[in-house]
Amino acid sequence: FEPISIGIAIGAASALTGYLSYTGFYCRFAECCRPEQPLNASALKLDLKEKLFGQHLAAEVIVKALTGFRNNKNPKKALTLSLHGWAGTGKNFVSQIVAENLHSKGLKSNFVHLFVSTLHFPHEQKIKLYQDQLQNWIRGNVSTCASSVFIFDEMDKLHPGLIDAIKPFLDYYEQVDGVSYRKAIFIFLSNAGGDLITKTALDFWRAGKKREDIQLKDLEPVLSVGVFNNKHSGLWHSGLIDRNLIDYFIPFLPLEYRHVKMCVRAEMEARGSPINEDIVTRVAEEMTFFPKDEKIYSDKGCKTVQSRLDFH
Ligand SMILES: Nc1ncnc2c1ncn2[C@@H]1O[C@H](COP(=O)(O)OP(=O)(O)OP(=O)(O)O)[C@@H](O)[C@H]1O
Repeated sequence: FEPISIGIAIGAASALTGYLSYTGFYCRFAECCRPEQPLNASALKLDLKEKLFGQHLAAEVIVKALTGFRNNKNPKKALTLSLHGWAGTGKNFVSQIVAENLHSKGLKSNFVHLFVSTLHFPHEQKIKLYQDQLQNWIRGNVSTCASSVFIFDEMDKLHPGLIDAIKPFLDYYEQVDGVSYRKAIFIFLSNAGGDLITKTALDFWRAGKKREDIQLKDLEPVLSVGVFNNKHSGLWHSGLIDRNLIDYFIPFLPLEYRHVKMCVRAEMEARGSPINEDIVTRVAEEMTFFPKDEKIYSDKGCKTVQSRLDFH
């Protein structure tokens, strides 16, 4: 062996070890983007099972979609999920759980971005400007972290056409202007389609069938057509649907009395208070339920549970 080459080899090896341990050390204190890190599917599954009530379809599709996507080293396009359902059924809640499972700081992560239509895009006459800003923001952030997550809340209040600005980023291109968007995740949240979902859930209930028997195929096709034809869905006549760029339409079922009670218990637990069944019942009974005759579904889902609990 030649001493110089051995020296070089040792030098290179220690530089590499140093670099790796430095990155490991660095990432323990500062947030790192790790697009190659596979998703811990069982952790996500457990989180949804323990925390999310009454949404068997959403839980199942989300776990499948995210594990499939994150375990694929070469996805052909960004993952796009469109979450639909009545108010307070858990769409924001699920996005938060998903964000935490992808980037440990969750919604506070530098790699997770939340857009709220009425806050970030309030003026209809400024659509062009918003489209430019949105494209720049997404381009910049995906260049920094390929596995960035973008959540669009209140899609139903988004001006028609605005979202089509991000179409090139969701398409099957390998790169757009030197940036690959294939590892990014886009999540749309919307109340649009809530009426269609409720109708299906009610049909099942009236036919004496179990809620858990509702399958994705009972809802997904109706949902995509309904949303496409709904002028107030944010996806009205959208190229995203037209070009099949939305991977999953995920229905959130309206919540029943028993689910509201589960939310109250979860909130008590989160506050560290002992579970008091009298209070659980009282809070649940204060909520309003529809349809008028049967009174099955909470019209605000679990949304006002936290504030109502303060009164007891
Ligand atoms: N299915 C659920 N399981 C457990 N908790 C829930 C569920 N739905 C709602 N919650 C609770 O209610 C709160 C409000 O729900 P969330 O904000 O997720 O509703 P949303 O569907 O996004 O409503 P909106 O369409 O009005 O934005 C959540 O933070 C969570 O604590």
